[in-house]
Amino acid sequence: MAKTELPKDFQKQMSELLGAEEFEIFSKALEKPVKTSIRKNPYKKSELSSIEERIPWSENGFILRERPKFSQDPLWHAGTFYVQESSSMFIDWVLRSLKIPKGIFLDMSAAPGGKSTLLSSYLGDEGLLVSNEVIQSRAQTLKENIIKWGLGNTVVTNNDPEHFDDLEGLFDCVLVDAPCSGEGMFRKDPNARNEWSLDNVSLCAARQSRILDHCGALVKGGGYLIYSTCTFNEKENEDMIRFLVDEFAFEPVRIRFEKEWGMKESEIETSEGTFFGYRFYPHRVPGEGFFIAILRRPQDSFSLNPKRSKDFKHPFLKEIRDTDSEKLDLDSGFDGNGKFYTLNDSYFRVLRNFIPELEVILRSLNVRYFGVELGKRKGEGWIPSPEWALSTLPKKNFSRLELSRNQALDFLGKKEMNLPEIPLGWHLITYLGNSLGWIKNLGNRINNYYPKDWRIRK
Ligand SMILES: C[S@@+](CC[C@H](N)C(=O)[O-])C[C@H]1O[C@@H](n2cnc3c(N)ncnc32)[C@H](O)[C@@H]1O
Repeated sequence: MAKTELPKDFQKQMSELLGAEEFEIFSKALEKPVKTSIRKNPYKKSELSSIEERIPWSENGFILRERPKFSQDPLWHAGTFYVQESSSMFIDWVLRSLKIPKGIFLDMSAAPGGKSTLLSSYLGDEGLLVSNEVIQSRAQTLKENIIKWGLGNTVVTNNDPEHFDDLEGLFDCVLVDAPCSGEGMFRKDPNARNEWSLDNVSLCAARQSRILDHCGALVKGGGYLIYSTCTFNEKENEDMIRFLVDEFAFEPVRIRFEKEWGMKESEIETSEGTFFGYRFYPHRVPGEGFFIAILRRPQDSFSLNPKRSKDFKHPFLKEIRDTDSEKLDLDSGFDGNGKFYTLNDSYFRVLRNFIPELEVILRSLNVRYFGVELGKRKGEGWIPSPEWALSTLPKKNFSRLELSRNQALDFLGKKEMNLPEIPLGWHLITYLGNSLGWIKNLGNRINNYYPKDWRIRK
């Protein structure tokens, strides 16, 4: 799509913010091509060619020389990397440089899942992430991306921020990557320019303050709130930090970073002193526009420490008793740290580190997915689910079938596959060592269990 001119009011706003001279450099940068960047899944095996440079603030982020056709790359479908704009990966640096304790995290506005997959990688086996999206169709995409990322430490929910009010004080870290006017996307998405207006900026700011109003108290004593947008105006950025500081007790957090990385620190004067934000401009960083600020809840703020109730009661989910869970876990080749629940006879496994918190979440929110769905039981064995294939959990007792790239694409497209003679039964399909899904040889035919909704279409 041809780019339209920058809206006049936007030009005025930006030249006031940057000064006339820097505004010229900024607007020239908006005409340059967008760089494609990806972030690797540290728990899977990705093989990347065409890397131009490492993104200095991200452990697993890389800028590519060109934009490949990701939909034709089985490694993308296997969740070995996520295509993510490089400025947003600064969250990786924030988490690591502040050493934010790995506990219970919330990503309030999570779809399609870029930042949730980053948080999930950071937490690994040591934390639990609630990844929430209010819009139902977007929550579905989020669920798919979380399943493909495959770490089993995430609960996907579909709730309005106000539904979280019973969970005040539960979270060690809350990320609000707010819906915004998208000024930072003017280069990447030509449509964003047409949709922009000063009225829309005000609407977005009103929506952001409503979201934040439900988020401030969700952070436990000593925990962190991370606020981010992909827009430049102060109404949706610095003013939202002032709003938070007026409404809730927070302390400022300053991030150290290398000067040559290019982001600009913004000092935010509030009723409680100076807070800090970080601004990313496309003429200063190898990425798109972004704003981020970090605040800390005072140590003595309320913290919710749920206790385990004797019986877990839920309208749809059933708990598998601890002793049975442990046996099932070890028999299936896992590490014995799993706890199981069933939904419509399908088994879900979660790590047992945060069971009381998880059960409060399962009871309070509209949960769309959690842990890893393993499938149904058949005698002592499994009818395995596609979710298990894509997870990083072991798949003991299943034969593996490594495919070539073209065969893997046929599998992902649910096409007729040309396969060697294979024994009867289930086979795990892999590509470059990464699991993609299941096939079953019935003797007279081979069934492909890759989900219909996910299949590659030409
Ligand atoms: C900037 S996007 C999130 C991008 C995502 N964090 C990522 O990195 O992939 C903002 C999200 O907020 C959601 N949203 C819209 N209205 C909302 C509301 N009232 N409360 C919470 N989230 C909302 C949008 O549907 C959208 O998915």
